[in-house]
Amino acid sequence: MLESLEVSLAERSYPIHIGRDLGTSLRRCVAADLADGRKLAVITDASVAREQAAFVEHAFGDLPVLVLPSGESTKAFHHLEHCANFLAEVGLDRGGRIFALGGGVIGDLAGFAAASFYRGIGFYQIPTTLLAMVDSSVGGKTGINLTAGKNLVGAFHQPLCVFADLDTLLSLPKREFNAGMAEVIKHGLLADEELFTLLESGPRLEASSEDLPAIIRRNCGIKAGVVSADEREESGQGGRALLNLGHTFGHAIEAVAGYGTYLHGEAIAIGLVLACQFSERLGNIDSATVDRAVPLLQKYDLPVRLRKPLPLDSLLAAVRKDKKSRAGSLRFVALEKIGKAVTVVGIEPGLLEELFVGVGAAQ
Ligand SMILES: NC(=O)c1ccc[n+]([C@@H]2O[C@H](COP(=O)([O-])OP(=O)(O)OC[C@H]3O[C@@H](n4cnc5c(N)ncnc54)[C@H](O)[C@@H]3O)[C@@H](O)[C@H]2O)c1
Ligand SMILES: O=C(O)C(=O)C[C@@H](O)[C@H](O)[C@H](O)COP(=O)(O)O
Ligand SMILES: [Zn+2]
Repeated sequence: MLESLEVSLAERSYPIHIGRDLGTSLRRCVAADLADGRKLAVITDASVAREQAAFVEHAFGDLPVLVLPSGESTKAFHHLEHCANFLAEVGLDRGGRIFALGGGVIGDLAGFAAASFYRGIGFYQIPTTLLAMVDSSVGGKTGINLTAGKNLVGAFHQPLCVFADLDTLLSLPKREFNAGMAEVIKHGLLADEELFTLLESGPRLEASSEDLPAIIRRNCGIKAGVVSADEREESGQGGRALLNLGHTFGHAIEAVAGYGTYLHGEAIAIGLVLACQFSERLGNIDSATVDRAVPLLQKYDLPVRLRKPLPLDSLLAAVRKDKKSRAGSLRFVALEKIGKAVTVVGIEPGLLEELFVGVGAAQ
């Protein structure tokens, strides 16, 4: 084990273990649960089951495994039903526990299955993408998408523990690794100027980079701190909503383009550009700051404008479904400077349209 840190949430506190060869630790965790008489099951996807077959065998032995299709379209009602039927068939009861093994899609879906099966059972997050290690496995947001918008149905349900095994990243496609870097850059922008500067000046990170464990740890620390202070995004100002920097725009792009067209991190990259431009229009940051964010995203081959035009009306309709809205007013996350974000209520008429058209939306 390289390192452990804690998400502090009173009786729901849990550790995040970051290391290599965590299969052995997981095996111990499985053995302890089985010795307690618990029924256990693994939920994963086809690419993870194929690429990490040896890890699955080593960590989970004979446990029942549900293998779902890979990709964003799996975060849907029919797959939630699929998970619930599987859990019932393999005989999990209220003491049962799920191992969510995969990226954010599996973490969010299996986490929601855990939140709802028998009105709530325990689950472990075993993130196997960079994005899941630095973001989705921590904090307890679980859920699925609707055609109308991302993550519109779900629950807050914290995992019992997170096991992030860096070795699993070695089989992750580069495009997926880079998508995870969008959330890393987001964390730098909203909470950690030094991280942002390190990313700018350092070599391009990859799965085997020596610096990667420290970067993952730093990101988990940022997320754990925000979540510990505002678990359910209830703070009127700031709080957990700040982790949504770029997401009001990015989620709209994902839904309108069709889930999976843009990877989540890719849509968020465009969303971050829009959030920076929005912040500039508010007078919070200057154009030189926007001009630092764009090349950092491009360093990881992330898109900074739409690949093909999307209809503006549909993007605006999707933005109106954003869960941060209150009393009919949209709430955005903006930058005050690199390393500090704030929430802003409302938007000047016409500005949203102008910003979307600026990244290639079709009027
Ligand atoms: N709950 C949260 O707080 C939170 C935070 C950020 C993102 N999310 C959600 O996470 C999702 C995106 O997660 P993601 O980017 O991890 O996508 P993902 O789960 O779809 O995984 C990306 C792809 O990589 C494959 N893969 C995963 N691990 C692999 C490995 N080790 N080797 C080879 N292939 C592997 C998967 O099969 C998939 O095809 C989105 O739905 C997003 O909304 C949730
Ligand atoms: O954990 C959070 O809070 C986040 O906002 C992290 C985001 O990166 C993530 O994409 C999350 O799923 C967005 O949640 P939502 O509440 O906007 O659906
Ligand atoms: Zn995100």
